Amino acid sequence: MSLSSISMLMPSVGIWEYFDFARVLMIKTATTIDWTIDGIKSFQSHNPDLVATTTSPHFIGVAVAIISCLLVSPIPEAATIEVLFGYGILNLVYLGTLLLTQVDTSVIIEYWLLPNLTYLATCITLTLIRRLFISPLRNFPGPFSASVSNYWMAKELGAGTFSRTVRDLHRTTGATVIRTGPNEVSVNDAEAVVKIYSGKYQRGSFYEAGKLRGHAAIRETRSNYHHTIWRRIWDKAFTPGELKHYAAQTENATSKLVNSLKKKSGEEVDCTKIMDEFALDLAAQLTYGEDAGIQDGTGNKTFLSSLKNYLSWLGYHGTLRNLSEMLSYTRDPKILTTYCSNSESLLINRQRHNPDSHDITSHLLLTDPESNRKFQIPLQLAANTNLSIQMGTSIGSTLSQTFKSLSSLPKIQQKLHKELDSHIKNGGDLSTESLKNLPYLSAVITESLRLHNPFTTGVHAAIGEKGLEMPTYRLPPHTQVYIPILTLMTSEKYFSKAEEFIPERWTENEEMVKDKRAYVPFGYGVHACPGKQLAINELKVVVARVISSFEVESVEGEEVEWRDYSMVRVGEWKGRFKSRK
Ligand code: HEM
Repeated sequence: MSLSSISMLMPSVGIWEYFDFARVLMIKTATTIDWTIDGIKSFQSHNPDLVATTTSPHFIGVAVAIISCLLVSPIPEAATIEVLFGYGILNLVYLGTLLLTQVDTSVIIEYWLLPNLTYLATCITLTLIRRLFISPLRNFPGPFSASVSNYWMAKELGAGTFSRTVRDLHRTTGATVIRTGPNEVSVNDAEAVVKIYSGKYQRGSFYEAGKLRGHAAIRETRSNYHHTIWRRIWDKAFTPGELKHYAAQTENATSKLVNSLKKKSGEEVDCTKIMDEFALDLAAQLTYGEDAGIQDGTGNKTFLSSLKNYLSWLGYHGTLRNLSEMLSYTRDPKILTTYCSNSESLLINRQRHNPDSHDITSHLLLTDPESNRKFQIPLQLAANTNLSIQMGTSIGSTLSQTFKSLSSLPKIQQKLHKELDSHIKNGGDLSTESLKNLPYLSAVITESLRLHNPFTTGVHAAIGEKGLEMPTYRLPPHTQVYIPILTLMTSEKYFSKAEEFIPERWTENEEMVKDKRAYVPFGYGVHACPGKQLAINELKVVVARVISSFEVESVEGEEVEWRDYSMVRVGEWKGRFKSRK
């Protein structure tokens, strides 16, 4: 029975009389479908070769691939899992239909396997064509492999060479914008800092991999709603009153460090190890009210290495978003669980034995009065306390590199000695409060944070719906973007003799800072570091107390090797802390 004859069965009396228009429309539609089917049949009989081609496995594969690429490519950050799920379901339905027709295995291979292979090959080809020839980012310079795949960036981050490679690319090409991924650019432009990170900007997809056991900490969350609430909770941990409390703990820890260095006065020591271990113990003390026992050997020896390994792993997987999205459905890798268990055992200890400890965690346990919300789930709290450990430990690399710089710059050491000696002579002491207004010490720390910043890669953001219009370039909507901190803060465009450690640029030689907007050691905007003042206080106390007690000498070489694995990791450097007479 043809479709038009079915439509004729529609009642032509009663209520349908009042809907004559609908009836006529249905008849017309049915007739059109009828004609179309007849047309296809007639076309098939007149063009058997063409029909054979269009129903061939390869044609089906290519056609479905083109349709799916057209559907998926306009979606910014299409979720891999959803795409794979859709692909899997369609495939299963198709395979099920083939199996139901009880055809031979050879037919199944021909009509299921071949279209799939053609489909995948076509998708890959179309994606490459889009990334290379159609993407609006195609005109920005950058490594060829970076424009076709994120693997380039992951490889650089995994090797810890990313920020230096990006800096070299900006320098050799002279370009402000470099393409470092199929949809990712690095922008070395002080003017763009305000534009990219203003208001409640969208965080980059890079942070998705930073979720610990499925839970984002404040830095990793891409939800502005959560961030606003969590940031209010975090900010309460860094009020002036709280900073005074942490100052006392920092001073105690530094006195212990100075005493232990005195015992080794003049001996060759591994400075990086000393500073890293000190920083981790202090971070644990401030976060959990108890140090991690790394310096005195009572704590877990693997803690520091597990943190470093985790951060390298994170850099690699953060870039391969699709991979990390899929990994989140599997068991947590050992590298992650080892780090988490080390940090979380301190959290558990704190909750069991010292729940009233006055530390950063005590604030993270509180409810935000405005929203009446708090870190609900233990794993959410743990993700945030783990972040506090990571961020706190970051001062280790800055300290280590600063002492390395000072060891080869005796004049700067002498100037510091002079300022500190006269400060003490005039009744000052080496407490956080008393060190606040020493201009040369402040300049040394400011310069250290420029040249030896622990976060060299840059903060990842996603450009909004309207794109970003700058005088000399335009970034299209949804581009993943970051300001490369190392490149920016060591750019001759913004700082004279940018690679040199010159604290005077922050005192009498102000002209050596050409554009202050390029100085962003603590980030910019709503996600900027809430621990900034704490970090500066820590750095000042440690540098002042160590330099006031010792002359720092390097045993060998000018340069100390460092790598950036989400956070800078400094290679071993041997030095001497010689007690001053
Ligand atoms: C030299 C030391 C430090 C430097 C250079 C530094 C730098 C930064 C930077 C650049 C960011 C922004 C990251 C981003 O947007 O992705 C940040 C965020 C953050 N920092 Fe620090 N930081 C330091 C020390 C600390 C310390 C000691 C703490 C306290 C435990 C801390 C807590 C945080 C937190 C919680 C965030 C996330 C803020 C948010 O997403 O709203 N930082 N830090």
